[in-house]
Amino acid sequence: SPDILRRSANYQPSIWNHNYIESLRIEYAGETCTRQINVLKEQVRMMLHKVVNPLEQLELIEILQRLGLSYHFEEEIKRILDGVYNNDHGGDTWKAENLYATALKFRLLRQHGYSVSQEVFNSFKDERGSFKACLCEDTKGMLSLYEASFFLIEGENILEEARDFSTKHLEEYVKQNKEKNLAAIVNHSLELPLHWRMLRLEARWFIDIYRHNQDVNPTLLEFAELDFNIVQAAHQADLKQMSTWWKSTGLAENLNFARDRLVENFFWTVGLIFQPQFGYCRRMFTKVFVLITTIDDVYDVYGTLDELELFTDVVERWDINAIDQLPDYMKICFLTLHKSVNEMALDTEKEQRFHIIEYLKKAWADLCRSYLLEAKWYYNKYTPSLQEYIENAWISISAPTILVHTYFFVTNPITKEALDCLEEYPNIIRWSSIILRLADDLGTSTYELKRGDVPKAIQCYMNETGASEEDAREYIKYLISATWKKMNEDRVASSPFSHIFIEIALNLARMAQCMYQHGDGHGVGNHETKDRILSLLFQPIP
Ligand SMILES: CC1(C)[C@@H]2CC[C@@]1(C)[C@@H](OP(=O)([O-])OP(=O)([O-])[O-])C2
Ligand SMILES: [Mg+2]
Ligand SMILES: [Mg+2]
Ligand SMILES: [Mg+2]
Ligand SMILES: [Mg+2]
Ligand SMILES: [Mg+2]
Repeated sequence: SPDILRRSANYQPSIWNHNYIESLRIEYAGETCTRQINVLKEQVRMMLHKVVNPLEQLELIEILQRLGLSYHFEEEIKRILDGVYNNDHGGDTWKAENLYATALKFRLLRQHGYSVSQEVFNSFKDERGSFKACLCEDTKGMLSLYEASFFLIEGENILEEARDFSTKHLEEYVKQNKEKNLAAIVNHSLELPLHWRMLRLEARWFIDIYRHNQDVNPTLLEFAELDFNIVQAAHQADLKQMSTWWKSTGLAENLNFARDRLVENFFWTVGLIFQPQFGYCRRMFTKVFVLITTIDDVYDVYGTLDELELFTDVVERWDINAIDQLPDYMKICFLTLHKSVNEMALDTEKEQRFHIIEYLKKAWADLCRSYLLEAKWYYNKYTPSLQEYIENAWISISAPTILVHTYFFVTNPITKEALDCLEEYPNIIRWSSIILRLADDLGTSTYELKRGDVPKAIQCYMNETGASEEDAREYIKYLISATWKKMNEDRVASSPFSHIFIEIALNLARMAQCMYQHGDGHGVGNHETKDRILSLLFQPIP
């Protein structure tokens, strides 16, 4: 109805052309590539079998991880780390090593779920209990300590000190800028620690660093470059399919107030799971992400409160016979959602004879209810306390919806135990959601508030405490850091969920910090996101 004044986010059209995507020639696929990569893979497997010195073993694992190759060698890596862990049970060899080696070992063991105490760093403290000042000359050791410190859990004050101590001295080092290359590597880590980084982006960046390494191993470099291109080719195949699907839905033109961000949404899915064999998962994720993006804009930008009440009711009922009351734009939106989600349920039905629609529609109903509450707060000009805001906003950021779908995309057999846990959203989902929400608010709230949206974490904190925006942003960053400690604890705790499910929950938090590292990388689409997408999805390594 024309008389309603509707907000507009003035989102620009997609910068990616569907025909360009459809015409993409996928080079790195087929027989020749497979043969080449298998030769290289076996050569590296031999390297893993032959290396005996514990530090060299750890350094090889570290290089493979940073080059994005470790997913080929999970067993070999586990065998080596079992050995390192069991040999050290006496704990005496920790003392002999330098800071670099101790921190590397600590980090890799913790990363892979072994329990190692923060006390191993006590041998680097002086009689007053502070880290020895002389350590700050050892930049490699400082960097290793810095990266290790991000595996801390709540209450580990030695690791807290380690993070502060190493950060201070590494920032000093960058300022002095003595050695260009190392300064660039240190600065990269200071921007975002390894533990928080989007895996594929990190691999692409490190391959270029490694190429200029003085003791580069040519086999590893060749393997890393070829494997990166083969993985990229698998992603391109997924992207082509989803671009064709997205065009067929007609949502972009029929709801042209909403973000048309198929490629950016696909980029999110690559951040969640990159391994080539998870193409189905990426393709289904893409549908979930574009539907969330569109429906989020229905609630945040375009819908009147009456319309939003109606839409929420229809999603809760999940009944296509209930849509007559909806305005046309909502009919198209709901029918697309209904069709897509029912098809996902049908896939699981066929594959596992398991009926999951109840779980999927509950995830969407929870999401829409949380959207509706925000819309009511907006229309009633209500600013909640930060706590009250987050209690709803960890749902409205859509992470629980994404992770409930994830469980069904990557799990066979589905278990009752996991389903019961899933219904009340386990901690791992909560921490990932809070990180995504807070990172999103840091990145998107400036634009959202300009066009009109519910007060976000920063504004709620400012309103509650009278803090400045700058201090509020610092506090939100502190909350992200604090939530990572909980994530670090729950990611290794026993759970009814598979390793890959936990990894995806972790990657969702990482992807959030990557996407919003330079402001709103998703909606507004800054050049960093464009450059990252070009290098990850469109440009093979020459
Ligand atoms: C993928 C997403 C994380 C999800 C859909 C698009 C997003 C980038 C974000 O969009 P945004 O409008 O910033 O969410 P919110 O602030 O309205 O909850 C919510
Ligand atoms: Mg549009
Ligand atoms: Mg929004
Ligand atoms: Mg929203
Ligand atoms: Mg936002
Ligand atoms: Mg080359």
